[in-house]
Amino acid sequence: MSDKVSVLVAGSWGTAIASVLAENQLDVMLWSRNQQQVTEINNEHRNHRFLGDVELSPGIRATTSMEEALHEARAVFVVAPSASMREVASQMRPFLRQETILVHATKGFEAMSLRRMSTVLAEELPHYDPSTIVVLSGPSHAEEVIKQCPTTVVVASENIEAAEAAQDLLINSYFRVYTNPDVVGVEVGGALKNIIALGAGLTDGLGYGDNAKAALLTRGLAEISRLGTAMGGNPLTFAGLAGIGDLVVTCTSKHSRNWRAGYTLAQGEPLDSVLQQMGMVVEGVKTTQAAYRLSREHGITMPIADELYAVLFEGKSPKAAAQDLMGRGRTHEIEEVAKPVQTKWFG
Ligand SMILES: NC(=O)C1=CN([C@@H]2O[C@H](COP(=O)(O)OP(=O)(O)OC[C@H]3O[C@@H](n4cnc5c(N)ncnc54)[C@H](OP(=O)(O)O)[C@@H]3O)[C@@H](O)[C@H]2O)C=CC1
Ligand SMILES: O=C(CO)COP(=O)(O)O
Repeated sequence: MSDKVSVLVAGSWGTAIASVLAENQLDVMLWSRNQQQVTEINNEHRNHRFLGDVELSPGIRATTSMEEALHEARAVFVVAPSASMREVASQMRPFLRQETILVHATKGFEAMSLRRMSTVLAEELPHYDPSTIVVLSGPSHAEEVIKQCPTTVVVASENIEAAEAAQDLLINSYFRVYTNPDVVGVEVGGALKNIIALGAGLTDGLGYGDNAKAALLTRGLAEISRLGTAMGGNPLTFAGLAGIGDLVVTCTSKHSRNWRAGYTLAQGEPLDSVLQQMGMVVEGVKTTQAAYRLSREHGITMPIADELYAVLFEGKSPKAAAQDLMGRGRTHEIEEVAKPVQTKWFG
């Protein structure tokens, strides 16, 4: 079998995944729509805009040709922002074969349709068996993975062999990969933690301290678990790498784009200008809109996500949002978290 693997889009996370694969002696092709970036990666072995001066493996070759990227690839890793997933998937359609392992590492929903990313891929790639799609998630900032800092992630697929095939390609001494059959839970956990990370940035920006941050993470996880379980995820997934693991790293790391966006918003900067300054995708903003609609569709209470929606899109002040969260009617901790829901995980 060919040792060629492809990574689609050369943003920060795509480039870091390409580096893990190159470290594993695979023949890596990185696809970008940007010719200048392709030239920089091939000639200087750098992706300066996204990863600064970090030197990339010369084993990574870049191309703007989707046909070249997918030709005889053993696996393809799609790492587009959620807003571009459908467009990138449609470009893959003529060239993707069923024998190729298909993995995505995107954390978000499609804004209008509220589809999860594996559903968008399945819709755009109707000739490909959707049960073999793999999702990669977990606490993994590109800036640390590229420096080979110890990192753990999870790969989820309904088809355990597909998940194990992705695990084999990625695992090494600094990148430990677990498998999980719960595609829904892993996708929903990875997407929703970005909302709470925006909230954590706001909390830190307002100087509210560690108690408030711990409260936000804990009650945020309750909201993620409630919606994720209602959408069909396994409640235990939210106690794992794609749940609490990713929530902790995104809410506490200086690398997090979502945390930084929240922190800057707390300084009074308007949302448009915050996003412009960031220069990288901040998935949590669109995911807040998605969660607002999904929570109503599924009849789930998500007070933190609702307050964040009001701050981002209705001009509410972060301080007023925090006051309203603290002033909510009294409630019971555990009942709210563990509302019994019938799922395939527990019957
Ligand atoms: N960064 C991280 O540490 C992690 C990110 N993720 C997730 O990975 C996904 C990607 O994020 P990240 O790598 O950070 O994003 P970045 O902002 O670093 O990069 C986005 C990349 O997507 C490209 N792109 C955008 N739209 C299109 C399109 N229509 N066609 C082709 N290329 C396109 C951009 O190209 P161009 O420059 O030409 O616009 C750019 O290369 C997100 O869902 C994020 O949540 C997950 C784990 C870690
Ligand atoms: O998902 C991530 C880390 O696991 C990256 O989060 P940010 O997009 O907030 O940087």
